Amino acid sequence: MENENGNRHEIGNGKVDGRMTGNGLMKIQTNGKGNKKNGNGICHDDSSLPVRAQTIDELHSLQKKRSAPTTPSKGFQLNSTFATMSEEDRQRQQLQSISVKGQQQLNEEVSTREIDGLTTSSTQQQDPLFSISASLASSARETGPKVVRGDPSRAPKHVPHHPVIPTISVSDSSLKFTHVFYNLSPAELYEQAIKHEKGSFITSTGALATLSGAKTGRAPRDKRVVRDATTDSELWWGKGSPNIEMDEHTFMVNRERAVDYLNSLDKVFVNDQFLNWDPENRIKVRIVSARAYHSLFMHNMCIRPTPEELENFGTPDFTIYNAGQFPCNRYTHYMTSSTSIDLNLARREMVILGTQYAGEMKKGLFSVMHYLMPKRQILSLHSGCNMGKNGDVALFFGLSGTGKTTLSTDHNRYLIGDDEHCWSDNGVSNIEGGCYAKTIDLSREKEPDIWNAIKFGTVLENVVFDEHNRDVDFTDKSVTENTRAAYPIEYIPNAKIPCVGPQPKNVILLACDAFGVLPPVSRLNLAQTMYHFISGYTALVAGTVDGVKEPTATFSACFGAAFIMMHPTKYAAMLADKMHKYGATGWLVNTGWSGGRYGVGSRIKLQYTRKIIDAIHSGSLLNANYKKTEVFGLEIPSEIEGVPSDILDPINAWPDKDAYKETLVKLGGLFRSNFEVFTDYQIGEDNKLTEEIAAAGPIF
Ligand SMILES: Nc1ncnc2c1ncn2[C@@H]1O[C@H](COP(=O)(O)OP(=O)(O)OP(=O)(O)O)[C@@H](O)[C@H]1O
Ligand SMILES: O=C([O-])CC(=O)C(=O)O
Ligand SMILES: [Ca+2]
Ligand SMILES: [Mn+2]
Repeated sequence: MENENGNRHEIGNGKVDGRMTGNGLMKIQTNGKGNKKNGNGICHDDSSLPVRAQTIDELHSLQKKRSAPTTPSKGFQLNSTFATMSEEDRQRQQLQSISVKGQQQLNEEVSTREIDGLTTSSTQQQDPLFSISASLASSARETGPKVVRGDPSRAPKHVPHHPVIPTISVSDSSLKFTHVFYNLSPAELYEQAIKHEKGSFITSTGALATLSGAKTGRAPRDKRVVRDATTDSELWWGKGSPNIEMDEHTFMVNRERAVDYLNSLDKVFVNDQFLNWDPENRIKVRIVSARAYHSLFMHNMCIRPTPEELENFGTPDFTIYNAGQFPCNRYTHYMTSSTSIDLNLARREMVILGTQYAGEMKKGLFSVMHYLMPKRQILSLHSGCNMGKNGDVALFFGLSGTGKTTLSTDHNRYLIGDDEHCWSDNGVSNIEGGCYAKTIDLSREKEPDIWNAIKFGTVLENVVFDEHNRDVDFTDKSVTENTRAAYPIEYIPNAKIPCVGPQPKNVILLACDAFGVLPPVSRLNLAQTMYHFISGYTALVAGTVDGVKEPTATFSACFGAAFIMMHPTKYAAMLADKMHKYGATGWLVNTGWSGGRYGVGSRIKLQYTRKIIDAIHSGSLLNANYKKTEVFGLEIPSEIEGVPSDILDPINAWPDKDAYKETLVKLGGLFRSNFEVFTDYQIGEDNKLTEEIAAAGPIF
């Protein structure tokens, strides 16, 4: 049965169904039941959407749509259609169509770098395999499995360099070899994915299309953080916090489960990479995973080491064990579904069980940065960032789908990064080495740079393509609405590499307001900027089926409550301090509705939002004529070049003025009740700023 989170709970011989099951087990409750909304109409950030299929075969059949009837059907003429044929049958037939000789050649060509003479040339410390073996060690055994580099389909020619010393106390599993694919190239990862991972295909522009399985978004309710003596006092716990606690022992139980699963495989993928382009604050990460899809995703999203950097990589600062195909054991303490994403800051490790959505790795590491960086007086931010020709830097904050990637990718400016940044006294630095763009309804005309980045090397998640010519249909939501492209940042022509920049001049807060009452742009004073930063508002439309749905307000502190580790006011105080120190201007930009709420009005044209952003960058908007709006007290300009003036004040765009006022007050109420929990906290050195921030909210 699906619970409200869309998670499936499977146990032993049956499925958990209703209150009691055949074998007398209680239905598992996920924490925060009735997740979507709580009575006050506020829902909390959760990008996880239910997958639109009942079975794995159905999911796979969604991915490909049949060619137009005119397309000649090449290959096998079958009574069953391509889409309804099981993937296994299809592959069997494909294999039969390749001659035996051709198949042998294919096997020969698979490029794996088998290690020759590694034992003689490296000391154990420098040998990444030695270090990987230690990483994969069970908590009960001193050493890990016997790891060998290379493809298990090719038998090792040499005696393994870690000689097997048989003892009767070891189990079979520790006598087994695990082959390690260490920092493979995209081409090698393509081959692995296509050969071994169902649902992997090359699209007509050369991207690798993959399926992330049952989960097509993050599962924030399944995230756990180890609460020990240190984290107990350092982190934010309790109501509203994304840190749901677990104890050290339970973490080790899950770690063992993940490590045993990975060791049971013939091969694992290991990526050694970096986070943060600021050389003084670079973090070394290792990702151990079971899928080429995951390895290529992280290859694109993290910073790629040079061969020299890899040679001297040493011990990672943080390790992820991604055993996402394997569920957690729901009899384990703290588990509320078959998915668990577990963070242990003391051990510097993360374990993933029961979800293959690759964004968990990206955002899991982001959480780690939200812990490590503030300790160094560096502010970590869920924001995009770009820089003009004159060196003016802008940050773009916003929740998922509000436009960080779309608006920071600007043909006239240098892209520093699209999603995760650090702000220090040296300026800004991107945490990542790639971008993760939403691709639903992507168009070449509106977003040419993202469109062109979808080429060889790019991972395309959960998109639907033509079964024959492999053209992607970006409008197709059959698998999910959260279709994504992950590509290295250098695929954007004007990426700024290294991805660092000077102190920001503009701080742009993005909200996709499906209520349609926030102005397309307003200039904020520092207190208002802090108020909206702490509120972290957006309103998306839940569900796309069955006609018009109510917009749902989402408040996510710091525009990323799912990733922060300490209390939001810590980050807010740092932001206020930095904006004040470097004289940055705050702006609120509504990338959502105008002229009425969702269903009545329409989404503000991207073309207009771009003009608004241009006017912010150029400085011209700073000198416009402003007036103050009712309720939110926002300063709005009377005109902007290239934007129809009648949309700038939202009341003018609404035909029904009473409906506008009613909706405005309703939204104001939602802001007010959300902010209540923050009014008791002091932000900054004295109470002055705290009072100003509290007063910067809606008044009605
Ligand atoms: N006026 C507009 N401004 C910005 N984006 C718009 C606008 N109208 C439509 N869009 C669409 O909204 C989406 C914005 O998504 P985007 O990928 O930029 O989100 P994001 O903020 O980067 O989220 P995430 O953190 O999940 O990556 C894009 O698909 C874009 O085409
Ligand atoms: O993390 C993800 O899955 C996508 C993303 O960028 C976000 O939700 O902010
Ligand atoms: Ca993005
Ligand atoms: Mn994001």
